[in-house]
Amino acid sequence: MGTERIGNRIVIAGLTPARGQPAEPNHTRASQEGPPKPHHHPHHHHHPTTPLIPIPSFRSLPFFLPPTAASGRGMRAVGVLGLGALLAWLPPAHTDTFSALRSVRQARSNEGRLLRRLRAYLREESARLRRLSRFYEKVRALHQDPGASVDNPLLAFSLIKRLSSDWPSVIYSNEATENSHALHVGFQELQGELPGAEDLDGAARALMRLQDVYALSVKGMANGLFQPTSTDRPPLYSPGRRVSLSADDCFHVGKVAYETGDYYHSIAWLEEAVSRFRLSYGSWNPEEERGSLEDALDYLAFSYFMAGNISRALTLSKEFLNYDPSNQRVTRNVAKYKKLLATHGDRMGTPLQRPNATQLQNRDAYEELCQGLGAQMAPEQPSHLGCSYETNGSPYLLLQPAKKETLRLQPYIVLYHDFVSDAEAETIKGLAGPWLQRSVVASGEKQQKVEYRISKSAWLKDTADPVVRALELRMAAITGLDLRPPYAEYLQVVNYGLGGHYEPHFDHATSRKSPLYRMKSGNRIATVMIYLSAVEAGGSTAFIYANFSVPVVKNAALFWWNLRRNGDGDGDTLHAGCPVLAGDKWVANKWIHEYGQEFRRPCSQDPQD
Ligand SMILES: O=C(O)CCC(=O)C(=O)O
Ligand SMILES: [Fe+2]
Repeated sequence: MGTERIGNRIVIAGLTPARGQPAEPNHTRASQEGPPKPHHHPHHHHHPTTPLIPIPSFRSLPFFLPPTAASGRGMRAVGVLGLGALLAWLPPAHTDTFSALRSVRQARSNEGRLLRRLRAYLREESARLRRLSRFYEKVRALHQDPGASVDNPLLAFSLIKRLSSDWPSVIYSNEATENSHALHVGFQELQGELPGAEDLDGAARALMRLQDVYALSVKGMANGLFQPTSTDRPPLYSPGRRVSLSADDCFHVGKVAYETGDYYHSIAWLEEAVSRFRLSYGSWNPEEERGSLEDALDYLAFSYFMAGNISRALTLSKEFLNYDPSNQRVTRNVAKYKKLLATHGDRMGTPLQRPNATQLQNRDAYEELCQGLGAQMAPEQPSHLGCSYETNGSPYLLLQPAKKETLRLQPYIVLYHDFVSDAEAETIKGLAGPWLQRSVVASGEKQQKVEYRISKSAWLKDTADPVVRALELRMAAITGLDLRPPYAEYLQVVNYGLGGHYEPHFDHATSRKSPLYRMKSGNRIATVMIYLSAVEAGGSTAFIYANFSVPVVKNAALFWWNLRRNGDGDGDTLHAGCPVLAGDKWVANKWIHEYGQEFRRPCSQDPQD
């Protein structure tokens, strides 16, 4: 997708701005008129819910052991491996801002730098204007003073000097250009690190994801509230300071949906944009200027047309014409809509279905678990579940036994409270921070970015820092398993982004072809996942088939077996990281492999085990 900046307006190549040369509403090439056409996925015009690419019924497992696994020793390899390796070892550039809150924080501090540059510019420009004003006042005073006659040779001299020398230097001063040049240069220095168009799209999709998974009302969100649509439920999150979205913010979210043919979301957000633009119409507001009421009406009318609601498309197009009566295209659309209504009537009978962009199965169950509607950690606690202190026969745990809470027996899932200290969690986050890169998943032989996993991650070797080593020993002690390479993967540290999530997936490979087997130590027998942070709302770990969710418990470690004793994958472990509604969620994953555990977790032929 090519993008181009024209003035301060971003133009996306291929998308015709609403009042440019739009597409026609009846899918025929007969006319040049019609509202703007989504430039991607032309299939959506006909089959908005038909997937373009077949997606497996479960999510791929997180990919492991990338060539750039971060380690304190990493830099040493540079001399041997050359420039390619040097580049590979450099911390990644700041792309995919929306996919990790750490990057969002960096974006905020970059905006702080921009603010300081703008302040310097304003200071210089104000000083320049003050000097100009002084010159103006001085000359004006001379012109208004009846006593200041050019009969006086001194005044005559200064007049001649002013006109031949002072005025030209005032008029031809480069100062303004220099000041704005400095501002441009300051911006360009930062530009590589600033979020781009993909980030804006990712951020818009994040808001729609939160809207969907937490069943939030769009009007509420635009008003700064996180209110479920069923108003009998309390808000899921109450921010310390309530900020609302502008009409243009809502317009942008709506346009992102519109461009992918997602009229379910475009209608909700453009409706909000239109009602906000209507309120502010006429009152001058530089920010609202960019997406005008007309633009929003245009997009909204066409979204309704695409959704089969012709009468609403007609009403909105007529409203558009109140503001821009000479618009030929919309005039023709109105005629077409009238004709369609007269011949076919309105198709609005079928309510618009929410699209399932990632082809997520069990979506309702998943979303209910994320909303905390399902069971949260063992509801009617059976007596065999509960809390205990564990030493596991390990000298490591004798002095400080693990605080184990058994959450489920089948599948076996336990939570170790206070598994790490605050200081250890900070160290791990600090070590991984500079190495974070957009998380990928294994897809056949390749690894790829996917919409169903939004986070950044980095891999830490135990040699990176004594704290990593200490955690590995502690994990080995509580699990009783062998974590020495290659029996376990490096520690994967994950930071979720705006609406960051990981939709239901298995950690173990479900195909023998999985790249996971490249380690030659079998499948992932177990997972230890440490919560390195708290969150303000959302972000629970949901076990879909086991029908319960674990809220983020800072410093706790969650353990479960992915494989049955006979080596088969345990289908009941299907799990997900729910979208983070508010906060900065960090986890660390340790994936333990089958080999090396033969005597620690004996296998079994019994299919029931
Ligand atoms: O973040 C979570 O709660 C789950 C993460 C997860 O399942 C994974 O990274 O494999
Ligand atoms: Fe997982």
